[in-house]
Parts: sequence; C-alpha cells; structure tokens
Amino acid sequence: MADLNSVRVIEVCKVAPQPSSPEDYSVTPDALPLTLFDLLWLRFAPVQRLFFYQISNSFETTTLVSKLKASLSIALQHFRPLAGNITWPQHSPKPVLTYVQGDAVSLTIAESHADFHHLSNRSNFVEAKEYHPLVSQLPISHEKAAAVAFQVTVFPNGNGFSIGTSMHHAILDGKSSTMFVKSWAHICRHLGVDPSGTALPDQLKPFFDRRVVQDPAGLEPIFLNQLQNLDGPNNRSLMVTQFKSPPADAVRGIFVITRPEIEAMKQWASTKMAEMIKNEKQSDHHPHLSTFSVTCAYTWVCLAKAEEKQSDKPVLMAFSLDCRSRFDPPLPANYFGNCIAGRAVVADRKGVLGEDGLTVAVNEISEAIKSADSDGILNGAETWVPKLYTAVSSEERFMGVAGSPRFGIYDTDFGWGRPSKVEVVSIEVTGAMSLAESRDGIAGDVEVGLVLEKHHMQAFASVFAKGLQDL
Ligand SMILES: CC(C)(COP(=O)(O)OP(=O)(O)OC[C@H]1O[C@@H](n2cnc3c(N)ncnc32)[C@H](O)[C@@H]1OP(=O)(O)O)[C@@H](O)C(=O)NCCC(=O)NCCSC(=O)CC(=O)O
Repeated sequence: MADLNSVRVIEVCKVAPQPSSPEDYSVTPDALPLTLFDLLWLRFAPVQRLFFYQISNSFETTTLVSKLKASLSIALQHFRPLAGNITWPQHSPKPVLTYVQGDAVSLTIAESHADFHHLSNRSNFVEAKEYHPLVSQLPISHEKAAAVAFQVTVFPNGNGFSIGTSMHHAILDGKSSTMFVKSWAHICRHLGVDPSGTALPDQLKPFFDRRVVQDPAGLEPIFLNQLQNLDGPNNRSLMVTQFKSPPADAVRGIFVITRPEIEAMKQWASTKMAEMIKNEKQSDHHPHLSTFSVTCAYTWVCLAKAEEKQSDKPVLMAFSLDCRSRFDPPLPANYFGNCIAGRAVVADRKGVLGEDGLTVAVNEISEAIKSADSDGILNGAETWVPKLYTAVSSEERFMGVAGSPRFGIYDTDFGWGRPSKVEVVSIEVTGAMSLAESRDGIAGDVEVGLVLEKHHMQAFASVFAKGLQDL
C-alpha cells in the first residue's frame, strides 16, 4: 500500500533573480554585511513557515508551479541578495551575504497524497512530523549558508497546495520575511493579469541601507568575538548550533483568543493590579496591558499548569521587540534585515501557578516591554549571544515567541485566496509559541501556535479552554 504521508519530489529547481535594469542595480545591492542585529541570529535555527492554500476549482499543477516560479524570480529581482549566500572568509571581519551572478534560490516542487484537509485544518492537532516533508531544509554548511529556500507541495486529491519557507534568521526577522513572502504573493497574484503588478507597492519595497543602524556601544565586535568562540576558539562556522530535539510524539495545535476574551483579560488584570497596588503588593500604576502582553501571559500560565513540572525553579520566557520605530530617529518601516531586540522574563513558578497567575505573568511581561523605553533597547545586549545559545540548547523550559499578530500573515494571497492555515514549523525546535492575527479576519482575534508532547497538549487545551470560560 502506498504511504499516504509520503511526498514525491518532482523537481528541485534553482530560481534566479530576473535580470534587472541598470537603475534597479543601483537600488538593490549585491552584498549585505551583517549588522549587530543580524549577527545575534547567525547560528540560530532557520525560521520555517508553512502556508496552506485550498483551491476551490480544479487546477493544473503545471500552471500553478510555473506561475509561482516566474513570480519568485521577479520578486528576487527586488530582493537580489536573498539569492546569495552568507560567508565569513578569513579576511572579512564579519559575515556577509553576497549575491554573485549565477546564484539562485532552491525551490522544491513536490506532490503529496496525504490528507490535505487534516493538515490544513486549524481545529485539529497535527503530529509535528507530518509537516517535515513539506518544508525543505535550508542549505547550510560550516562555510556557506543560503538565505532562503522554498518548497511547493501540491495535493491533487485535496485541491490544495502548500508553500514551505525556510529563512535564515541572520538575514530576515519576522517583519522582513513577511515582507518578502507578501511581495512574492503580490507579484504572483498580478502576473498575467495586470502588467504593472510586478512593481511593488511602497510598503513592500525593501530598504537595504545598513548605514541607518548605529552601534554607539560597540556591540558588533563583542558579538563577533562571542560567535567565534561559541564552540571552540576562532571558529567562523555558520552551522546551526545544537537545539533540543522535539519529542517523538510532539503534536501541533492552534488556539484562538478572541477580541472580547482579550479585553476581559485586560480588565481582569487591571482590576487585580489595582487591588495589589492598594495592598502595596505592587507599585506600578501603569501596567502595559496590550493584546500581546495578555495573550503571552495567558499562554505562559496555561503552559506552566499543563506541563506540571515539580520544581522550585522560576519559569522563563523571552520575546523580541521590533526596534524600527523605537529608535530616534526611527528606521524606515520597510528596513530589510533584523531590527529586533530580545527581552527575557523570569517569574516565580508558584506565583504563575497561583490564583493571581495571569496578573503575575502580565506584570513581568509588562515590565520587560517598558524596560525598552526606560533602560534603552540595547541595555544588557553584551550578554545576548551567550544567553540565547545557552537557552536554546538547555533542557530548561524556555518559552519564546515567534511571529506577531501585526504581520498580517493571512493576507499572503498568491492569487488563490487567503491561506487556510499558516504555521511556524520551526517552533518545534525553538520551543516558542507562535503568534498571528486570526485567520478568519475578525479584527483583534489572535492565534497562538504550540508544539507539545501529546499529553501536555491535551492538558494545555483543557486548561486553556477552561480559563477562557471562567473569564
Ligand atoms: C514588543 C511588542 C511585542 C509589544 O507589543 P504591545 O502590543 O504589547 O505594545 P505596543 O507598544 O507595540 O502596542 C501597544 C498598543 O498600541 C497599539 N499599536 C501600536 N502599534 C501598533 C501597530 N503597528 N499595529 C496595531 N496596533 C498598534 C495597539 O493598540 C496596542 O494595544 P492592543 O494590542 O491592546 O490593541 C511589539 O511592540 C513588537 O515589537 N512587536 C513585533 C515583534 C516582532 O517583530 N516579533 C517577531 C520576531 S522575529 C520572529 O519571530 C521570526 C519570524 O516571525 O519570522
């Protein structure tokens, strides 16, 4: 019997940027030296996303694939460095992404007879391993690392297809990676329909000039030195560092928190905090109560309950702030690269598991967000490289956050409508929760994606649903 989960690779092709006019050449550089923000992620696991598209009418695989290929080539014309590779030659003080004529992006075309509806349904759990054949690996060696790689998988029995994206985190943060995929989608949607559609709207035009990134504290040489000593002295390796492997029975789940539930949580936390201030248990009169702070806090609390670790150790969380608008003067919103800063949050386990757990967690996250304004975005950054790479390899539970409900990821329409589901596949190794705005377009609803051992996922689902009911 044929293995229904198996994927047949039809073709692994190389897609080169479409040749540009001389004016475009002056706008899009061929080389991008990595900035201090990029360097932090040099040895980090690639960010993999999987977009599922249901097609209402029957479709021709060849037409679909040729449109996706042609539009990728045009999109790469605007983002030419993405077709290149990161290297760190001995003569170069720092790693650099360089495009040379002939470089191209790897695009795998595959066919699957797996159950498309099961894989693309947001209501059921999917085994983590079921997604593995749908996302290609980013070619990375000690000497050379590709910036991006893609896979298109068609499901002829399910009337649908998926696009798997693998992106190097030292080249693209969430904002940039979304900008690129939306640009590809924009061009694909307009290809053959509107001749002017291959030009990009302003918000999707990448801004590459690295001179806007300042390093007054001289962090770059510190990061470079730390990276070279991550595993052995004088090591210029570009290989992904050791991440924990996900449990064999890991499952993926998506949980939605609605706008009214978010508002109720904000209200609850606000009342509780006011009581604590009155009882002098807390001094802050202006907690940062946002969709982000309550969503992360609620997920964190539910996870701590579901995982039931018998330990006195604190619970840990970390997240990134987009710094583009936080600098003075701000960086352009379409700055392409990494412009995110990390914040770690530590909370007392008993407090998080207690009656006021949500308030405790919101308060810690709130403090961390506010510290970016009060202490400066780059405060403590000298320790980010060792802390990040120790955290990802440690057996200690560390809740990270990938994606953002601000990215509008469900607006990524290649011409066959909005995706039925988008997942951040790589959270299975980073242990992060993923955030996105709700697929159904209900303003303010948020989707939280998680990968957990099966019994923890079942426990999480029940704690999560019960907590929302009790609001
Ligand atoms: C640090 C933050 C998470 C904190 O978010 P908060 O929402 O709590 O705080 P904030 O100050 O930004 O916004 C507070 C309130 O202002 C309003 N507001 C401000 N800016 C807004 C915007 N651009 N769009 C919509 N609303 C906005 C909202 O009403 C919000 O409240 P309310 O929400 O209640 O209405 C965020 O500022 C941020 O930087 N987000 C982006 C993080 C990011 O880039 N992550 C990806 C990392 S890379 C990665 O993970 C890889 C990958 O994804 O590929």
